[in-house]
Amino acid sequence: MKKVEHLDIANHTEYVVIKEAAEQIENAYDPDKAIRTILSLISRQMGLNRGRILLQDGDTGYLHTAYSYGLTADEISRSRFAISEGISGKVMYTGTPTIVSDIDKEDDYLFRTVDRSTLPEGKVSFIATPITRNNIVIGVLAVNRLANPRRSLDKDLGLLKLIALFISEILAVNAMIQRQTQILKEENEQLRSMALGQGSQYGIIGESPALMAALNKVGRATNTSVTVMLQGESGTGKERFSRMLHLASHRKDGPFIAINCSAIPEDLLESELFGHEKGAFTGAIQAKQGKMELAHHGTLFLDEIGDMDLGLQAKLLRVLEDRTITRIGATKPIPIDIRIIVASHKDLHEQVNNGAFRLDLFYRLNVFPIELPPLREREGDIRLLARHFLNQANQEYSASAIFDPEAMAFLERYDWPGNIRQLENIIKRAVLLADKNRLISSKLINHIISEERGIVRGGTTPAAVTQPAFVATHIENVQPATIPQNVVPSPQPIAAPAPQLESYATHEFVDPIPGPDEKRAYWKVSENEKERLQQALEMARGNKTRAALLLNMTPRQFNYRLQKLGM
Ligand SMILES: Nc1ncnc2c1ncn2[C@@H]1O[C@H](COP(=O)(O)OP(=O)(O)OP(=O)(O)O)[C@@H](O)[C@H]1O
Repeated sequence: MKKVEHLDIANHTEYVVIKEAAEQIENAYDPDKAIRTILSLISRQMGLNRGRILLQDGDTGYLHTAYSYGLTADEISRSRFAISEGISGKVMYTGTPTIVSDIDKEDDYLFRTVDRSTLPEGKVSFIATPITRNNIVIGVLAVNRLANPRRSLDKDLGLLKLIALFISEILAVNAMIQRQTQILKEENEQLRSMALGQGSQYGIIGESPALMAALNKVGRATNTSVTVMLQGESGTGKERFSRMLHLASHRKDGPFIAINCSAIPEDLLESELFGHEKGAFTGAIQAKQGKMELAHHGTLFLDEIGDMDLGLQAKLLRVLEDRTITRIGATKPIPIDIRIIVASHKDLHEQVNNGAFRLDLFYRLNVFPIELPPLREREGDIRLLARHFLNQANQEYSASAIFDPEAMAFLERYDWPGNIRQLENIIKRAVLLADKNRLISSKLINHIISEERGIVRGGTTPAAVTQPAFVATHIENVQPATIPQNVVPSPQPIAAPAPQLESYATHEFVDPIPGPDEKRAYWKVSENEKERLQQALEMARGNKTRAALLLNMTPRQFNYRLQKLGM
């Protein structure tokens, strides 16, 4: 059998060296480690010492030692050659491998890198071979070989040529990784700055990674008409994001129409969405365009889609499939061009499993989901948002309130079940209730949160809380004796119910009702409530769902109040 020239693969040591060196290609992401491992292998196993890889410096054009094994820092820094200078320079220039069998007898050997005195006294050889890529010499692999009578220098050169191939491969793969990483970094940076710019341009405050991820997704959806599903807890900014998506898109000059599916009674929602013809039902005295028609060339935002009844879901599915709508009482479909954005704080998967939401509609809507992070997961954003809302409230109420440092720490530690909307409300009220020194203390915030607890999960703030009369009463009761000094209250858990509520009994009474998420929730019902409910019922001609809508309540809340007031 013909033997492979120069290379004795049958030799076990050599085989192991080649195999292990080849395996280093997969460590190309860390070329220092990969190449050092190879150079150490050939040094320890084959006696090819002080291995170095010389590469050309892009700026100076000089060869320098980029990777090495067994060289001191001084030796590395001395190891610089002009192209064609010394043996290494010549190998670089000519691309021809060179063996110097005795360095003491070679004039071109410069002893620049390794001083002669640091090498053994006997015969020392030097082997240098080019490292090439696509037939271009990109560097030089060089080693010193101390006397090794059992192997020929030619055999060592053969091995080094193979090693030079592996090193060329490692350098190429690493260059590719670097290029790709750089591209990704730049793309990321660009998306980040785009997202930051876009966000603030549309009044979206924050720069946490979780918010950036959501903004990036919005950025990707803007120039398409893809149906977007915004998912997130109540108050995370779903409506604000949907407006941003509209304003950043080519539909920005068209209408943006938002409709809250849970706020409109089922029987009204259909005609609100689809419109109706004259005489389509009792009371339809004239034809009316629905919101879908009105949103033509624009965006339709369907909030709380999870509350839409199954019959309407089927109709919505048809709109998404045919891109046409048919008014109630009409037979002719009308083509529409709208982008639909839907949002729900309910888990739609769960709704599908419960049979309350159509699976086929879910698939149609879930084409491009965007998850809006809860405030507690938006690291660093609470501070930015709190300052933003403080400025806003100060302007709105011509105030100049400031946070004491503990208040900010408190805001950052609290877990904000009502998210941004809750933070905004708390700060507004804190501005109104700030003490004489304009300071908003952590105790004041704790007090406001304690009081609001139970209302937050319902997603609405009862009128009583925002009415000036309430605020005035509140100031009297809160300032400042009821708040212990020098105690920083812990934001979790908020003590409930706040004992101070009792002192408002002259104006309101407080009734506990069990809520779905917690043991007890607290609703304040003001004295003239009965009158308000009565009036709303009259206006809605006895339809309780419609009456609830008029008062911005859910039918459940409305019924509960009727019951409590014995109506
Ligand atoms: N990133 C933000 N920067 C500043 N203000 C924000 C931001 N996100 C939301 N807001 C404000 O927070 C409040 C709640 O936002 P929005 O109504 O969009 O929430 P939502 O998720 O639609 O709530 P819900 O599910 O209860 O309808 C609004 O006043 C909105 O302007």
